[in-house]
Formats: sequence, structure tokens, C-alpha cells
Amino acid sequence: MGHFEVVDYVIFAVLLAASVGIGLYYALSGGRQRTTQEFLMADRNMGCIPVSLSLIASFQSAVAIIGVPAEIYTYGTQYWFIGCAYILGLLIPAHVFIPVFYRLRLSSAYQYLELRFSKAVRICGTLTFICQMVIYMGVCVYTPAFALNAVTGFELWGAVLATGLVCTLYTTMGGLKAVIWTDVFQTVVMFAGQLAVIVVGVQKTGGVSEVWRKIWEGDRISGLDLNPDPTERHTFWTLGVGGIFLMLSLYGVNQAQVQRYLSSRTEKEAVRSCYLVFPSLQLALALSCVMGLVMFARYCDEDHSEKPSGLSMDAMVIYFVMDMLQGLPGLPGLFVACLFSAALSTISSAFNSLATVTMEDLIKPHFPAMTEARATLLSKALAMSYGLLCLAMAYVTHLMGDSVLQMALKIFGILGGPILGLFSLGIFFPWANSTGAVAGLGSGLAVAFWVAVGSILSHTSARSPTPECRVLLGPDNTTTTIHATLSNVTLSRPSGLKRFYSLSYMWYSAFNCFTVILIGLIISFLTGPTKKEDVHPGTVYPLLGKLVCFLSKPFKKKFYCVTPLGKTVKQWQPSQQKESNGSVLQQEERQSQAETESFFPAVEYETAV
Ligand SMILES: O=C(O)CCCC[C@@H]1SC[C@@H]2NC(=O)N[C@@H]21
Ligand code: NA
Repeated sequence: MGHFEVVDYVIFAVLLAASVGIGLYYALSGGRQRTTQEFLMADRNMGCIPVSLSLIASFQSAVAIIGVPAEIYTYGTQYWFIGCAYILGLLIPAHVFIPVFYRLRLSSAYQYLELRFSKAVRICGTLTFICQMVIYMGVCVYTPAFALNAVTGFELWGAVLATGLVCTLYTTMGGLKAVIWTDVFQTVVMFAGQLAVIVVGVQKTGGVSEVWRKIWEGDRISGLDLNPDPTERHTFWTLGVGGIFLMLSLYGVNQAQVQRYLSSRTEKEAVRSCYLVFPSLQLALALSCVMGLVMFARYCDEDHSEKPSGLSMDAMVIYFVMDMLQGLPGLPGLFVACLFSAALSTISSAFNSLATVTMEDLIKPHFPAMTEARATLLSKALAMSYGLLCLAMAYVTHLMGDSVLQMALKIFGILGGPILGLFSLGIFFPWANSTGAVAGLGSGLAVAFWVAVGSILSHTSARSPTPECRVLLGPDNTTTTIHATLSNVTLSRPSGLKRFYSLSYMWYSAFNCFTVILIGLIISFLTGPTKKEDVHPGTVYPLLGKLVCFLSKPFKKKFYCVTPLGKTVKQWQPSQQKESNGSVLQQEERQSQAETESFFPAVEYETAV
């Protein structure tokens, strides 16, 4: 089933060659990757278009291309509501996280944690991030190779090795510039591949109206499920609200994305790139969901006997693609190129961000005297070693067996959620101190693993409706319902601890984030909250102050806004720059501080006038 013509291999090889070519170009042009500023930060001179396409590519891998259609085919279009989470999931990074990180002129997001808390907090954050990305990278390398192998006999470990090596090669040679520009190229290939499958799929299934009829009768268009039960796997709340925290953990505080924001030539360019992510992410989501619907329309009214038995849902997507594109030379190759583009662009982003944080957060602080040449060489060696580590992780994924989409989203929830909580604790709660931060992160991770392991051991993965597919059978047009797939039988409502374990994995990000914040604040207050004047300027975003000012706009006189206590506050104008604790601020720092203060009005409480 699904053999490849020569032209398909040529297209796949062209994709790999193009990526290596871009890497080579950036290795031999510009500053020739001789400084970490260029290698890790792309000289901080990138425009918003490439940055925004690169931001998409970072967390849109073969997992989404295979996993989302499988999700839609099995459970209907409920997952599509995650698109609602993209609104706040991108607005908050654009207006809270980017200004804070950009004005502190960081290289690694975790430098923020040392400025706001302490070196220990920075190390803990960095190590958690490294765990998250290494495991996630394993899933991303494994997914395309495994799915292809299951259906087409495509050489599994050969593909994994080819992907890993090509990716390590151009990441090591061309640094962040190469990673961003290959991401741009690979995102275009990714969209093209999905579009090709949809167009051919619709045409082969009898046209749009026929596809729509089958989808409608197959009850695949899910309504707005407002069920508030947090153990329901996918509802508007778990996807639309729980998804916001998933997005914040990825597009707000994940180093791979923060590094792209920081590589933008200006803060405004970075904010614009964040805004540009929204339409592209909606397009990516729509393409994946439509692909799942077309696949459903194609196979719904067929008995499932002729399919190779035991194919997982993820492999079924490849089966569908090869079935659609067979006999159209070049298109199977295009889809394989699309799959590996999605994987490569995510893995290269992960490599590069891992190398950056390892250098900036774990090595440089201990070797301040290290020369640029040696530091850059070490960064390249790190990219290489992470490449090999990720191949090992691919094997671990082989053993896990969950649906790849669910696996990736769980990883983000279990490890990304606590990191989001740690940064939120620092940015929104000035009283939080280092002890609270470490205790919060530790407890957040402990609870996260407790829930995750609990849900695996008690097999109460969140209840899901048994998908049905009503089809017209026989000449007398009787309708029969068959179960599209044998999903786990819905269990009786679990109680107590079992209920806790059956929390929907889409709530992991929010739940773990709040655990870190709650514990972090409690410990901070118990061990002596941080005083306002001790907080490093520009590391706190006065959410309350901004909200109050924003909400009280109608009543606000020029330069004043009313606090909830009815007092008037005088917004601090840059001209009234004070020497903070006696030391004269350097002109440049004064300017950046003024910028920061003007963005976050440092409110001073005066007696009511
Ligand atoms: O594709 C992957 O590698 C991970 C699965 C998707 C991750 C999340 S889901 C919400 C957001 N939208 C995306 O396209 N990726 C992230
Ligand atoms: Na990708």
C-alpha cells in the first residue's frame, strides 16, 4: 500500500537539501556565525514576517498534522474550539510577556528569573524547560517516521536518523537565522502539503456537497459543548479556556518563542509578529481539522475490514493520505516533505533554544571569562549533543503508545504549566520571593506528575463520548449506527481521588500554573514577602494597576487614575526620574527604565487631594 515513485523521493530529498542549503548560506554569510549574538540571537535584527512564521513552525509539527485529523475523525470537531484560546493566548504574550522580556534585553527567558528572584530559581526553570523540550522533541522526531513506517514500510530509523542529522547540521551551521528562515520555508511546504491532501481528498470523495452530507450525517460537527465538568476530555471550557494557559505556556514563556521575540529588531516588531501568528495559527488549525473531516467522509460509509488491522488512529491518517495521493506522482512526496518539514522546523527550534539556555543559563554564568569563539563552538557542540539525545527520546516515545497529539499536549501541561506559573508568580505578584518561587515550582511539578501518573495508573483517562457513525446501508435506505472506532467504554462517574485523576489533560496547564502561584504566594508570605522597592525594576507588570487605570478611563483626568480605595494616584512621568536608592542610573539604563516605567505607570499612592 502506498509505494513511492522516484519523483516522491526526489521531492523529499529536495526539501532536506533546501534546508541544509539555507543553513550553509547563513554559515557562510553575515558574521559567519562567529558570535553568540548572531548564532543564538540572529543579531536581534529580524523582521515580523519571518519571526511570525517561525513562531508557528515551532509548535506546529507532524504531531498536529497527523494528530489533529485523527482527533477530528474519532471525536468530531470539538477540538476546533481550541482556536478560541488563540485570542487571549496571543494577546497576553503580546502585551505582557513581550514588553517585560524585551525591555530587559534578555537572551534567555530564564535570565528573567534571576533578575526577579535568584540564580537558584533560574536554574530550576531552565532544567524544567530542558526536560520539557527534550521529551517533546522525541515525540516530534518519532511521529513522522513511525506513521510512515506503519503504512508505507518507509524505513523508520533511517528517516529518524536523516531528519535528526539534517536538522542538527543546519542548526549547528547557521544558528538562529538559519532556523528561522528554514522555518519560513518549511511552514510554506507544510501548508501546501495539507492543502493538496484536502483538495484531492474532497475531489475523490465526490465533491464538497457529498463530503458535507457524509460529515453531517456522521454527526461529526460538534456543537458548543458547555458542560462544566472538568473531567470531560474536550469541551468549550477545556479547549477554549484551558487552551489559553496551554498557549501562554508556549507563546508567552517558552524559550523557543521568547528567543524569537528577542531576535526582533524592535519591540513593536516583536508584538506585530505575535499578532501575525493569529491568522496563520487559525489557518493551520483549519487545515488539520478539515483534513480530518474529509478523511471521515472518505471512510465513514465503508466497512472497516479492508483496512490493515491494528492501525493506530495516527497511522490511519497516513493511510488516508497515501490512499488519496496514490497515482498522482509527486504528491505523496510532497506530503512526506510536509510531514518532515513540520517535524524539522519544530526540532530545529527546540535544538537551538536548548543550546541557548544551556549556554546562557547553565554554562556562561560559571565561565564568565569564556571567549566568544569558544562559547560559539560550545553552543554548536550542544546543538549536536541535543540532536543525539532527541533520537534516544524518539525511542522512548515508541514505548509510550498514547495518541501523539495527546502526548504532546500532556507534556506541555505537565512541564509547561508549572513554568508558566513560575513566570506569572514573578510578573504579577511583587510580593513573591525566591523561596516561594522554588517551593511553588517544586510543588507544581509534584502535583503535575501525581495527576498524570494517577490518570495512567487508574486508566481513568477523561471520559469521552463513544463516537458513532450513522450510515445509510442497503437498498432500503435503513440507517445503522456503527462505532467508528472502539474507544474506551465510558466509565461510571469516578469519585474522590479517581475524579482528581480523570481531570481533562487540557486543564493540566491551568491547574499546574495555579498550583505554583498558590503555593508560591503562601510560602512567600510565610517567609517574608518581597518589598516593592527590592523588586528589580521592569520585572513586574502591575496587572491590578493597569486594569484599574484601564477600567477607570472614563473618569480619569489627565495623568490621574482612581484607585479602588478612592485615593488619587499620580502617575510617574519619566521627567521626574528619581535616582533609585542613591546610585545615579546610567543614562542608557535611565532611558530603558523610563521606557519601562512609562509603559507600566509606577503608581505612587498620595493622600486624596
Ligand atoms: O504540533 C505539535 O507539535 C504539538 C501539538 C499542538 C500544540 C499546540 S495546540 C495549540 C497551539 N496550536 C498549535 O498549532 N500548536 C500549539
Ligand atoms: Na514545526
